Amino acid sequence: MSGFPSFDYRNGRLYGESVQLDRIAREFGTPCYVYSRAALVAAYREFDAAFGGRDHLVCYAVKANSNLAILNLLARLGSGFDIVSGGELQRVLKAGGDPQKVVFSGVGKQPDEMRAALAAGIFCFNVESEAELAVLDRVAGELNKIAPVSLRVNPDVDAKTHPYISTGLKENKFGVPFEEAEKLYASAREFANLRISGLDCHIGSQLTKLGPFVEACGKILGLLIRLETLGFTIDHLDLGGGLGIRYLGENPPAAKDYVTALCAAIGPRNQRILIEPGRALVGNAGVLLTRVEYLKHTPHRDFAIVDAAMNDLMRPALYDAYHEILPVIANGGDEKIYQIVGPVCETGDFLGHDRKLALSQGDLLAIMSAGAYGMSMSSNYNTRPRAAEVMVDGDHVHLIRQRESLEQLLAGEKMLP
Ligand SMILES: Cc1ncc(COP(=O)(O)O)c(C=O)c1O
Ligand SMILES: N[C@@H](CCCC[NH3+])C(=O)O
Repeated sequence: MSGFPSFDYRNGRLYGESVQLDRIAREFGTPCYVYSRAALVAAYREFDAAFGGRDHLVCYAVKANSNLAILNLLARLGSGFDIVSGGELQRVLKAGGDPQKVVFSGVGKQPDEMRAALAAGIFCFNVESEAELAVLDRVAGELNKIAPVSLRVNPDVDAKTHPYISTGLKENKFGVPFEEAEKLYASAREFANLRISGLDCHIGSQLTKLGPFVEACGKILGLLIRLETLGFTIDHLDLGGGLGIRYLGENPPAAKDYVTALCAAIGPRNQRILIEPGRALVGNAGVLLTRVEYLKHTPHRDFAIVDAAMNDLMRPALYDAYHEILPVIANGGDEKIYQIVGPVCETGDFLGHDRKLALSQGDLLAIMSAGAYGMSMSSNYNTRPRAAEVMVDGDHVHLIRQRESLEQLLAGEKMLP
């Protein structure tokens, strides 16, 4: 298991921080995302240090949590960034990220997004199809630039994760087919405005075993050797992200063991190694605070209706994902098996099923391991304003995103004249 626990259950505080979550809920209201600076820094350092003297770049996968304060914190630690849109590029630049440490992934990059990335001077485009090579070449030519490219190959490795977040199987939309990689590198070489720079793969998310990573690295290494034999110069290997965290009973490898295993599988090569962790950097650095609005007892079930919902944290509804739910302030209700549900009008709007808790109205709960793919996947469904986000830093609590107002939410919509 990773060396950075998410939460000190006994004291109602976040990892390494001294501010009570109860105080945060009173000051900023609920629902509210709370992150720990200490946990974020510890997680980044664990990945970074694990490389020892080996040339490497940790490119945080922005999609996991794109709050500017988090990006800025990571940029200050020296992190690079894995982006998947022009919007994420803007965020990284605004947060002070170094464009020379940015890789751009994604199957559907648009010409405008390519232009912005070329203008910023990013490190590499992780190209995912032959058609994308042609568009990138054209856009780069128009700007009189040479685009650095890696091909993201799909190694057809079973990541043994939820099917919605497996990306390295041949039936997935991601990457170019492994057996076509050499042919596509040869096509890439023919484009005047592209420069082959690296080789990339990413097999999926929330992987809790090393086996699939090592298998993918073996395939990538074999391909690298064949490409070098064919005369291609590959400066870096991007091995993607995907290291899982503990939500329930999982026992994922520590960042250090994961990095050590990747490096061992690649062996002593000259290429710089890139990784793109998202969840493992921020997942256990954040919780979602929510208050019990109502308890509702029916002959069949006991419901705790809380003020957070699937629009705030959609992982349970989307993947049937488990997040631990712990009382922060409990006022001593009877213990029951509760369905923890939100106010949204969907039966799928649940945050946890069958949780044994002693609850009463007004209790404060923390939904654990919510730092990754929580706020970044939130929506305004049911016209619910997005939650606030705060970062705890020792004795201080910084509001890093205000709770959205209804005015902000409705701005931009227009009625017909
Ligand atoms: C290309 C790419 N890189 C990195 C990541 C980050 O994954 P994770 O948050 O599982 O580390 C993802 C998401 O799966 C991704 O699609
Ligand atoms: N959104 C997913 C992870 C997707 C990874 C992105 N490729 C989750 O919450 O688990």
